[in-house]
Amino acid sequence: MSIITLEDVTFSYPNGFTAVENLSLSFAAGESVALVGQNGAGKTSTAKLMNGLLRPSSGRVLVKDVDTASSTTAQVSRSVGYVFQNPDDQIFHNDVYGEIEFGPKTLGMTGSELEETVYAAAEIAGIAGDLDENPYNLPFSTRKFVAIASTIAMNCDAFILDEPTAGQDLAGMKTIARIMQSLQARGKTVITITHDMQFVVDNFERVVVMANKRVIADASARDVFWNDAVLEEAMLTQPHLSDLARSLGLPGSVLDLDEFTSAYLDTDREGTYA
Ligand SMILES: Nc1ncnc2c1ncn2[C@@H]1O[C@H](COP(=O)(O)OP(=O)(O)OP(=O)(O)O)[C@@H](O)[C@H]1O
Repeated sequence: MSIITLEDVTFSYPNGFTAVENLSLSFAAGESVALVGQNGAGKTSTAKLMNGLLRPSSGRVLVKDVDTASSTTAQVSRSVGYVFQNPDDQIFHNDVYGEIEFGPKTLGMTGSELEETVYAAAEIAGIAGDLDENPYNLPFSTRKFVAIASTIAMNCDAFILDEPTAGQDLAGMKTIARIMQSLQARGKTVITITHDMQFVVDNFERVVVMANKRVIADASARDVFWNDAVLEEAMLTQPHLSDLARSLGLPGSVLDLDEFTSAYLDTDREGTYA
């Protein structure tokens, strides 16, 4: 079942600037998808179209088969949660608990159900120990997890994470990967915008590439990162191991360490590097 469908969507901002053109995409329940592309390609605009913050200038965006043009932003965002690129655009409470509680509370949740929802969301986002903190006393990277937790608490069908990897260290990256897996295991659709290509290779089967307002590829990580025309048009670089494998002339289309090692050893056995 498709949770979000974009049908030939074009969107122009009020100043007349067209940010996305003729987008057609579909995201199924339980899918985890990376959305990548150069700065200004139109990724954030696409995300905002998918959760009703923006409406298409032409074409249609369907969320669970309902046209967002005939729904309020509040209705759409109950199904599609969007975690802003900058958590400071999202956070407005002076304690983490209150921030996470706000969304489900506005949906009418109360009492122990509300409390359990807050704790569960904080647990998934790895910030259960920070519930009494003022978000602005926490580092930027942790504030991102506060924003993620407050969106998780809405129990949407789909979540869009806008550059969650920016500003994260290795531990933070692992937490994001774990959050995405946890959401997917609950049958949620997760769409993640990121500039970290190794993170993409390590975590996603499906990769949507945008360049110059359009989708130029919607394929597996291997097909994207070994397609020179796509990489060039989207100004993307190969992940480091793929790049190294290419420089060494290793066979196949290497993506990860296991593949690199086996390609290297195979080549070595043939005597190329002996
Ligand atoms: N409110 C706005 N009014 C006019 N133009 C805008 C507005 N917001 C974004 N844009 C323009 O739309 C284009 C697409 O922006 P968008 O943020 O969707 O790209 P992006 O792929 O998410 O980029 P980044 O990776 O830098 O976040 C950019 O050229 C941007 O300057």
